[in-house]
Amino acid sequence: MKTALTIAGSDSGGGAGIQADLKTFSAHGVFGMSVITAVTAQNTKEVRGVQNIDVDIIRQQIEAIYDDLPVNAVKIGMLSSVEIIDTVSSSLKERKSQPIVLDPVMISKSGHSLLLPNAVKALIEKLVPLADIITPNVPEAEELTGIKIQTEEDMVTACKKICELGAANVLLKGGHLEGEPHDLFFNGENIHWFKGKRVHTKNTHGTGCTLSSAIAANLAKENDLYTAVKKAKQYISMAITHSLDIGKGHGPTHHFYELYQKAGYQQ
Ligand SMILES: Nc1ncnc2c1ncn2[C@@H]1O[C@H](COP(=O)(O)OP(=O)(O)OP(=O)(O)O)[C@@H](O)[C@H]1O
Ligand SMILES: Cc1ncc(CO)c(N)n1
Repeated sequence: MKTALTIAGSDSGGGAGIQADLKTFSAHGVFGMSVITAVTAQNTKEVRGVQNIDVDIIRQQIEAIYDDLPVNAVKIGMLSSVEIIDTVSSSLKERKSQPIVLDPVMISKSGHSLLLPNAVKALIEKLVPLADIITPNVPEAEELTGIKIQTEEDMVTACKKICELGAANVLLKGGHLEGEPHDLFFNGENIHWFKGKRVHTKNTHGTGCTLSSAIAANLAKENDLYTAVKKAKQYISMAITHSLDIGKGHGPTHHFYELYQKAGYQQ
């Protein structure tokens, strides 16, 4: 069985973060492992509190996994401070052989900051060069590049700038723009639009986490990057189509394996 590791924050509400990642791995038939970087007190409406995990125990979690278990792909999510970014970057650098998907989590759907403002520079310098692909949403790409993104042309300009920052590949998610949710993939040379159809729902908590962990799961299963992204886009479209109307805020995406099999999702 293939394996994937998520290095991310815990969402007590179960819709985003580590919880969404592990559910996504399972739905893909991939064995999931986790390094928890922060615990959030969170539900579908709000983030009430954040406790960062001590960097020593973050390093120990990474070492405990790599000293014993195979890791076929890594997904990185919420890393909120410069110290945590440094720790994850240096630990992974010693071990890197498998593909890394970097979701540069900055703000929750409910509007809570999940990355300290002074940590953006560390993220660019220490994590972007390690990653095989980075998956910002529109506000995150604006923060990384300083470019205001309002149109698909702006998305192309921002993607090119993110590659200039050292990213090998970029998937810029268009979900935050008006109209259909088209995502832009740029490999440093060519652009490709992964087109979506907007599902009119408020239940989109954890969509970014789900998409990036679906890419990691598909990479773990030895798909090439383009195919992994294509399948992940198919997966997130389905996970949003069947998202759950639970909680009073943004409900979570849906991850049940049987549902995807019925819908014909090709793993
Ligand atoms: N309403 C929608 N219908 C269909 N696809 C959507 C919708 N909203 C977002 N998407 C798609 O879902 C994926 C995740 O994009 P999104 O921009 O929502 O991520 P995000 O903002 O990082 O999510 P979060 O921070 O809540 O985890 C992208 O492929 C995007 O195009
Ligand atoms: C722990 C965590 N990671 C990521 C997100 C992004 O939505 C979130 N809301 N919570």
